[in-house]
Formats: sequence, C-alpha cells, structure tokens
Amino acid sequence: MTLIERSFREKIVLVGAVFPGDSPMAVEESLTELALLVDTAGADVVGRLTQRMAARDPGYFLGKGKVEELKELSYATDCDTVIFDDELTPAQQRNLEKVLGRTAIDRTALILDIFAQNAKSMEGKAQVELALLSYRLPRLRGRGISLSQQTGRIGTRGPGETKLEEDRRRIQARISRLKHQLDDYAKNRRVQASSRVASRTQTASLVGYTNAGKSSLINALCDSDVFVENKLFATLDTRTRRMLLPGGEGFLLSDTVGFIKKLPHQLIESFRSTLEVVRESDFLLHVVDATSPDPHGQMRAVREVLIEIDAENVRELLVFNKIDLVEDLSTLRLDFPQAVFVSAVRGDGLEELRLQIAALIREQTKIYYLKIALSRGDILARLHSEGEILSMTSTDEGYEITARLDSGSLGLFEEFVVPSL
Ligand SMILES: Nc1nc2c(ncn2[C@@H]2O[C@H](COP(=O)(O)OP(=O)(O)OP(=O)(O)O)[C@@H](O)[C@H]2O)c(=O)[nH]1
Ligand SMILES: [Mg+2]
Repeated sequence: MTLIERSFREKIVLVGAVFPGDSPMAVEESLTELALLVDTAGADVVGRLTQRMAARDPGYFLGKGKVEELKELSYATDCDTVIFDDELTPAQQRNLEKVLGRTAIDRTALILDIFAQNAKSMEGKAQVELALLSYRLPRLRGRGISLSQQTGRIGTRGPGETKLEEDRRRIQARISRLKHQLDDYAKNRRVQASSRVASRTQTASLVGYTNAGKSSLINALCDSDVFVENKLFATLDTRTRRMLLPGGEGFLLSDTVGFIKKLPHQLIESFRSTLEVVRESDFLLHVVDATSPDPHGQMRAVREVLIEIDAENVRELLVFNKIDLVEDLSTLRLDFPQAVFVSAVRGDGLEELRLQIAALIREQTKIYYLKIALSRGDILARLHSEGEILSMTSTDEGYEITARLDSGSLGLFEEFVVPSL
C-alpha cells in the first residue's frame, strides 16, 4: 500500500445535518468529533455548516439553497475538501464535487483514511485495504479525471491511486485475494487460540470507544509497552499480554481497535476476524472515558459494534478511566454503581480493578465432584483438556474426581457431576 505524504495541511469544511428527532446538541457534538478525526488525519477545519432538513436530497444530500451556501463558504475559506458527517451516495458525491469544484467525501471515507495511515502490521494493512476497496468499488465510475488526479488528499489516498483506475474486475480480484489472505491469518490465530483453550487460561479483552485509554490500561495492568497516543485509532492491531492477579493466577488480556459512532461497516467486516478474540473472551473490560461529554452515547456505540461482531453476550466489567481529570465523579458513580473507576496514568483504582477481575475469574470457575466409569477414558481425556483436575482416585466403580470447571465446559460433563459437595 502506498500512502502519499502530504506536504501541506489540507483545509476542510464540515457539513452536518439535523433531521427531525435529532437533538441539535448531539449533531454539534458529532461535528466536534468529526473535527477531531480531521485533526487526527493531519488536516485543519476552516468552516462548519449545518442544516435542519426533513430528508436527504437524492441528488445533492443538501437542499438547493444550502448547496449554494456551502459553495460560498468553500470559496470564502478556500477549502480543499468538504466532509459530510453523514454517508453520501456515490451519485451525491459526484454531483457535489461537480458543483463545488472540490473534493466532497463523508465521515466513512475520513475514518478509512485514518485507518490507512495508522495500519502497521501486514494483517492490519490488508484489513484496511479490503475495507477501502469495498468502499470505493461502487464509487469508481464517473469520478472526474481531474479529481482522481488530485492525489494526496483525504479520501483519495491509500491503496492504489493507480489501482483505482484499474478496471472493476481487477479490484474484485484483489478483494478476493485479500479475503483469502485474511482467512489464512484467522486460521493461524485459531490454532494458537486452541492451544490456549487446552491450557484453560482465561482470556479477557479491552473494548471501548477510541481514545478511552485501553492501551494505557493494558500497559498499567500488564506492565507492557503497547503504543499509546492522544489520537483516534492509535491501535489497530490486537495485542495480547499476560496479567497476574493478586492470588498469583494469570490470565490473558487483549487490547483491541477502538470503536466510534457510525463506524464504517466495511471496517467492521474486514476487522471481523481480529475481533474474534473479543467474542471468544471469557469477559470484557469495557473502558469508558470519564471525561467524555456523552458517556451513554459512546457506550451505546460500543455495544452496537459488539452486537455486530456477535459479542453482545460476553460478560462485561465497566471501567471508567481518566478519573484524574474529573473533579466530581458523583453523577457517574450514581449512574453506574457497578463500574470501577480508575486512572491508567496515575494508578488510582487499579488495585480495585485487579480484585474485581480476580473475583470474576473465580466466579466463572467452580469446583465439582465427578464420577466417571472406567470405560469412559474419552470423557477423562476431555476433562483433562477442558478443566483442571484437582484430585483423582480410581475405585472398582470408576474414577472419583474433583475438578475446576468453568460454566462454559460444565455442560459437557453435567451427567457425571455428583450433586453433593
Ligand atoms: N489524564 C489521563 N490521560 C489518560 C489516561 N489514560 C489514557 N490517557 C491518555 O489518553 C490518550 C489515549 O490513550 P490510549 O491508551 O492510546 O487510548 P486507546 O483507548 O488505546 O485509544 P485508541 O487505540 O486510539 O482507540 C493518551 O494521550 C493517553 O495518555 C488517564 O487515566 N488519565
Ligand atoms: Mg489503543
């Protein structure tokens, strides 16, 4: 993937729409987040425009008068690119670019651009390229030559300035190659994961809104040095570290890519396999930025992604981070009595968090007394791999065993469990 370095800071105008039922405040907050995304992408916001509207105009997204206003604002600010907070159809994008005489893109393209800049591993790059190509494929046709030659701008960079001029079929071929490549990575990961299952080490994942402090928290808890930055989507690659609990027990904790409102579904699709670690976790640490103006909205956005990756049923421990920056936590504590409040940077609350994690792990494994007939060597072998055998005696009737099992594997041995003990 070739990324073209920008030698200038691109000037951007943001456009948001308030539809019936939207709160104007929420739209403003969404635009502020869009501005943060622009900053992360290395460009400057020079203007903002919002319109109250009943429905999207199929041709231009905005109404006629507003398009004129946007054109004037674009000239006045001499912006390079206009970014819409809502998704544009390929036709709207083309029409707007024609009228405005400059690049028009949407939030999805901007997020994809940031992912393209931040991808480091081979797998991360393949995932982002797949998402970008899926996004661009329906947008290829009819894009003006002059615009496609304006290289190096947000939404036009990334894999293949030249690839974009190739025909559809070659892009589709590339998409299926990337899918195969990603399948191979996933298969390898499953082999590693199955050896982990055999050793019955519990696993947890850090999930949460981008920039909430997930990587900072894994560093604080596991004494590791995962990359941390005050930018959105600093982490794209999943990293797994071992964490030791107060009782000396260990478990595996994974740091994952952050989520955001309106996360492009192309990205969720192509990151699906790296996010399998989340679905297969014994529990999640859902990290929320305690300084966020809208913690409820951010948590909702995270849960929506969890549903999309089929991880909504994994147990979760809610962790509010960055409490060193918050003067009054009383409202949050009242709203979320079950949450743990920490500062990954200053260390507050980490002991409490470790204790809660240890309790969660203990809760999920219990000791059972089992009787297995001598003829059922298969069940015994299974028990060896799925649980932890604490003691075993063999009698004429069979094996008498005490074993530690988690709720997931209990079902396999239910008929052998002796209810007393
Ligand atoms: N003051 C303060 N800052 C924090 C704390 N935890 C993290 N930060 C800062 O918040 C920013 C984001 O931290 P990261 O750990 O990279 O956040 P993340 O959730 O991994 O973000 P992405 O990987 O980009 O989604 C960095 O500038 C951190 O230094 C905290 O407890 N207190
Ligand atoms: Mg991170």
